[in-house]
Amino acid sequence: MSVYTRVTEDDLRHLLADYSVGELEDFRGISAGITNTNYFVDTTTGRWVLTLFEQMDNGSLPFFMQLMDHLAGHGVPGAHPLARNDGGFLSEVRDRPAALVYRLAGASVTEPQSRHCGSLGGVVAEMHRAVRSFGESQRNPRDLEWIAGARDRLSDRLDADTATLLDDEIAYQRECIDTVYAGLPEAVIHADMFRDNVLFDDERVSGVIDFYYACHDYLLFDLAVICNDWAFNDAGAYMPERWQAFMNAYDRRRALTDAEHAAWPAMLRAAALRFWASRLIDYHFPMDGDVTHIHDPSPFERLLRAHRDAAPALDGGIAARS
Ligand SMILES: Nc1ncnc2c1ncn2[C@@H]1O[C@H](COP(=O)(O)OP(=O)(O)O)[C@@H](O)[C@H]1O
Ligand SMILES: N[C@@H](CCOP(=O)(O)O)C(=O)O
Repeated sequence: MSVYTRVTEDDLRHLLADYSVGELEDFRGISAGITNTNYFVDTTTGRWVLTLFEQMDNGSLPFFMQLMDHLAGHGVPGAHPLARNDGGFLSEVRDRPAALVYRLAGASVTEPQSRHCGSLGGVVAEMHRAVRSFGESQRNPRDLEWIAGARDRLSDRLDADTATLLDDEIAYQRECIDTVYAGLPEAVIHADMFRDNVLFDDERVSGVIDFYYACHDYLLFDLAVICNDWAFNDAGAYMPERWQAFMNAYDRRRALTDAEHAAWPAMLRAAALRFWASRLIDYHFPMDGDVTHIHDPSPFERLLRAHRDAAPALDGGIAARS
């Protein structure tokens, strides 16, 4: 999207009275994004992003706020929430929970170069280290059980070939949990670090945004999400130099285990499956909104099929199918 909920000047003046950010100067809806309503808000003291949470389990919101605050406190560049005058991070706008976060400089890149990927690798490794001291946790809201439920919801929308692929991959991923994924390092991960969720200023990461799928899962899953989006184009062509640059920077700060290397082809498939399933749901069951932006599911179907034939190795080469 996406602006699902229209916010007025009056709404904002009322909201800003609870923060020490001066007076409202300007605001506008942000068309990018899928899940939440976002507005850029400028005040006399700074620039902010207002997010209205549209479809979230509200019980998770304090977790996201604490995570963003924790990472910012550990020097990981990212969106972090602004505290209200009463010390809390959450407000309410138009009956939705809402948060003001610092607006980061820079812009996302659609065609990342090796230098962008290297900078990102360093930041993701720092993030994976900083979460070791983060005490909160929540399960992945888009885990395999969610995917299996999505597949059931989609039953009468899918052709037989597509349904078979989904069923087969779900079954394979179930088997992996107690086999290839056993013992992989886990912690709180971002879980949605696509190119549009990372801003760059002069080829260096200025900040990571959109922590609203953050959850406890395999660190390797974060890397697989990144590899699928950053190192493959929509036609499915692999750009190994991007991934090598990422891994060179990442591995220097957190060396990957043998088990992670072995699990990599399966994890790339898991990440492709997760976003294929959620995009299919968004495509077949779109939410209402003023400006909506739906992602095409088909690149992830292609990627999943390609990974099932031959997935790239964690260090950037091409390995035979596992
Ligand atoms: N803290 C921020 N600083 C700068 N821009 C931001 C910030 N947060 C969000 N944005 C902008 O808003 C867009 C949508 O935000 P995002 O969090 O991805 O929404 P959604 O949760 O709906 O996907 C981003 O692509 C970016 O352009
Ligand atoms: N990155 C996902 C979309 C996740 O939703 P969003 O609200 O974070 O944009 C994808 O590309 O499918």
